[in-house]
Amino acid sequence: REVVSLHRDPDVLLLHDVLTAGECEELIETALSQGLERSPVAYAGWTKDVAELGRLWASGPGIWLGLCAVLVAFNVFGMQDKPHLAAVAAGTWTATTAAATAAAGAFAQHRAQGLIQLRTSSSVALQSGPSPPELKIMRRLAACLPTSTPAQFEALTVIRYEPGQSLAPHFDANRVPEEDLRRGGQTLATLLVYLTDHLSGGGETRFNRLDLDVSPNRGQACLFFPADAEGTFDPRLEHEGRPLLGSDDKWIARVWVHASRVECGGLPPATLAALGGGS
Ligand SMILES: O=C(O)CCC(=O)C(=O)O
Ligand SMILES: [Fe+2]
Repeated sequence: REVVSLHRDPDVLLLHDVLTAGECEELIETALSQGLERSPVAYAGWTKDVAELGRLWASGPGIWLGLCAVLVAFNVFGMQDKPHLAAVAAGTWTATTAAATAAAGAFAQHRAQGLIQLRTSSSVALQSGPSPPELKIMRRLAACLPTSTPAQFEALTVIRYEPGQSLAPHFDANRVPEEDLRRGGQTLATLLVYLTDHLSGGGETRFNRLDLDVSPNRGQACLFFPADAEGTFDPRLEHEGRPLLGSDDKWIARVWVHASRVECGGLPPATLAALGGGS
């Protein structure tokens, strides 16, 4: 069971004979029977962003604008009556805070929409199993990563690209290692198992900054390390799934390995148990 180095420093590895053609088919069938959905793109922060921008406005510019409105009412329009002036201040504060919150919301929506366009594939995280191909992948990955345990693995995600679909250049790791703690924190390793081959054009996994195109055969896998063992983000591992040009679909199965136990979205308990505890 051969491991080939495709790139040194940073390491990008090609693993031979991870799955047989039949096992690749089996995973595709399992994914189809569970049902695939438009692939998500993480942008967890958006509701928080909106609330924060609203609060920021309410405590800073909103108050100043309220005071300005009072000055204008008093000096320009000669308004003397205190309750009226208070109403002008409060009204200005409320209206501009609402407008700022709405603008922030629209911006966040826009940003989320933009992110969704980055990944046009469909996918499913396998929760049934464990099926033999799933266990085979996890065992092979565990053997490659002696310092990690399966509790740090995310569930196997099967991804389908149809003609024209792609994944824009991105990083699997977070710039800030503390992000995404429920998902086990920093992404230390990515395994991509290729379930189809002889693609009729496009569909390579491209590492732009390494000038490396990877397009393995069915049953092979690519392993790389988006952050180092200390969790430091490695910008050299930017990569993308090139647009699929031909008429065949591209199918891959992905496992992300995190710095700590994955609380949310990890391997199903039965899979962990089958792998031997998952401590
Ligand atoms: O489709 C590919 O070749 C790359 C997939 C990938 O980078 C990802 O799912 O994070
Ligand atoms: Fe990726």
